[in-house]
Amino acid sequence: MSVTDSTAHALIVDDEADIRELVEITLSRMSIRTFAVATLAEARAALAGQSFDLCLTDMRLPDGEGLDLVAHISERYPHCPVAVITAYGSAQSAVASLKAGAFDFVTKPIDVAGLRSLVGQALKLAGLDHDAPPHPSLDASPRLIGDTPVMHRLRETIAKLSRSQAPVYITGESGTGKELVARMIHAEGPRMGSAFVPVNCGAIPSELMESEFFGYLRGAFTGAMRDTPGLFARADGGTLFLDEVADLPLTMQVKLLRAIQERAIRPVGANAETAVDVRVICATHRDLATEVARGRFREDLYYRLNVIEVHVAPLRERRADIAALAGRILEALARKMRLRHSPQLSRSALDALEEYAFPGNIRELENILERAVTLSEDAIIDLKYLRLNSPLSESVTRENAIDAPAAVQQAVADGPGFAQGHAMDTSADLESQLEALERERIRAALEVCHYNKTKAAKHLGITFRALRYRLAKLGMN
Ligand SMILES: Nc1ncnc2c1ncn2[C@@H]1O[C@H](COP(=O)(O)OP(=O)(O)OP(=O)(O)O)[C@@H](O)[C@H]1O
Repeated sequence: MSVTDSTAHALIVDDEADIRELVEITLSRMSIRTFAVATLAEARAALAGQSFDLCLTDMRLPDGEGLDLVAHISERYPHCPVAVITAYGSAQSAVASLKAGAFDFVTKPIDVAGLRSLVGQALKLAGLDHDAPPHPSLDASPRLIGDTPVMHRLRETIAKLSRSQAPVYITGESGTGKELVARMIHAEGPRMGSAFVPVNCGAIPSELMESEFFGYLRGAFTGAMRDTPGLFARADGGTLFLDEVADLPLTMQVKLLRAIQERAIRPVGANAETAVDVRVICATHRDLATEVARGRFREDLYYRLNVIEVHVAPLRERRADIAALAGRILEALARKMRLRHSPQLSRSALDALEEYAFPGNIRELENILERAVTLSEDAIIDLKYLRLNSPLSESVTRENAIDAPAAVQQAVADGPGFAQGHAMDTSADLESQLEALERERIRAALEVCHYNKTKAAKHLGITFRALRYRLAKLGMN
C-alpha cells in the first residue's frame, strides 16, 4: 500500500509480538503508518526522534509501566493522543490511565472494530480525519459566559477533557450550567460531528427504561411496530449526557454499567449485542458518594462514571459574572421578542441581582429577566420588575402581582380556574397575559421544588411531559 507523508503516523508500544502485529495490520488497513517497539525506553527514543499523531501502548512493559509513558507524552507531546491497551477486566488500570491523560483505552483480547473506532477518534483529535465535518461556526457552539477565575479554570478543564474520551462526572447545583459544560466538552472534541444526546434519567418511567436506552426490535412487545434505536444507538460516535443520573433505578444501573464496560448494547428482543461507540458524560445535583453510601447507587457504576469530576460553581460564588450574564441574556431576549434595543438593567436592579442568592442559579436568572422584560414596558428594567425572592405561596396572591398587567393580576388572584370562567381585560393581548401567568406559575413551582422538574410537575398537577412541553413552548428550558 502506498502511503504519503500526509498520512497519520502511529507509535505502537507492546512487548507481545502478536499484539503489535494485530495493531499494525489494523492500522495499515486504515492507511496509517506505524512504528512498533517493545519497551518504554525504545518508545521514549522513538518519540524524541520522530513525530507521531497517535500512540497506543500496553500497560505492562518489560522496563516500566504504560502509565509512565502516558504521563511522559501528556507532558512533552500534548498534541499526540495516547491510548492504552489493558488486560480484560482491569477496570482500575483503565481508569488510572484515563486520569493520567490517556484519551481512551482498549481491552485485550483486542476487538478490531473497537480499535478502529478508537483510532478514528484519535485522528479526529489530531485533525487528520479528512472525512470529519468542518468545525461548526462559533455561533453554533455553546458559549460559557464568565470572566471570574473559577470560570477561566472551568474553560481550561473543558478544553482538556474534550481531548479525552474518559467518562466525566459533572457536579453542581441545578441551573449552574452542567448541561452546557457537557455540550462544550462534546462540541470541542473529536465527536462534535456526531450527536450529543441529553437524557433526563428522572423523567423516563422505569418500565420503559430498557427500551429507551437500548432500543427494541419489531415485535419485541405489544406495540413494537418497527425496529427502534435507543438513546445509545442515537449517540453512537457521539456523546450520551445522563442528566440526574442518581435517579436511575438500581436495575437499570446494572444494565448501564454493562453497556459502558462492554461498549455494546442488546436492544429489547434482540439475541445478540451490537457494538456502540459512545462517550458518557453524567451529571447530578445530588452527592453520588452519599447515594452510594445509602445503597441507592451502585459503587461499581459510580467508579466507572466518576473517572474525572468537574464541579460547576453556583452563581452566588461568582457574583462578578452576573452583570455579563444578565447582559447576554437580555440581548438574547431582545432577539427572541423582536425588540429594537436590548433592555438594560437600572443600577439598583443590577445591585439587587448581585446581592441575590440565586438558589436556581443561571436558569433562575434567565427566568427572572424574562419575566421582567415581559412585565416592564421601559427600555430600562427597574428593580421592582425583578420580583426577587417570591416563593410560590406569595406569588399567587394579589399583593405580589402588583406589577403584572391588570388581567394577570385578576387571574393570579382568582387562582388556576380563572381561564374558564372569569372576565379578562379584553383590551390587552390575552395570549401574552396568559403566557405571563403560565410562566410565573411554572417558575414559582420550579423555585419551590428546587428546580426539580419532576417535583414541579407534581406540584402544578400536570405530568412531567406536559411540563416539559410547556417549558419548551415558553422557551424556558
Ligand atoms: N456560564 C454560562 N454562560 C451562559 N449561559 C449559561 C452559563 N451557565 C448556564 N447557562 C445557561 O443557563 C441555563 C441552565 O443551564 P444548564 O441547563 O446547563 O444547567 P444544569 O446545571 O444542567 O441544570 P439542571 O441541573 O437543572 O439540569 C441554560 O440556558 C444555559 O444555557
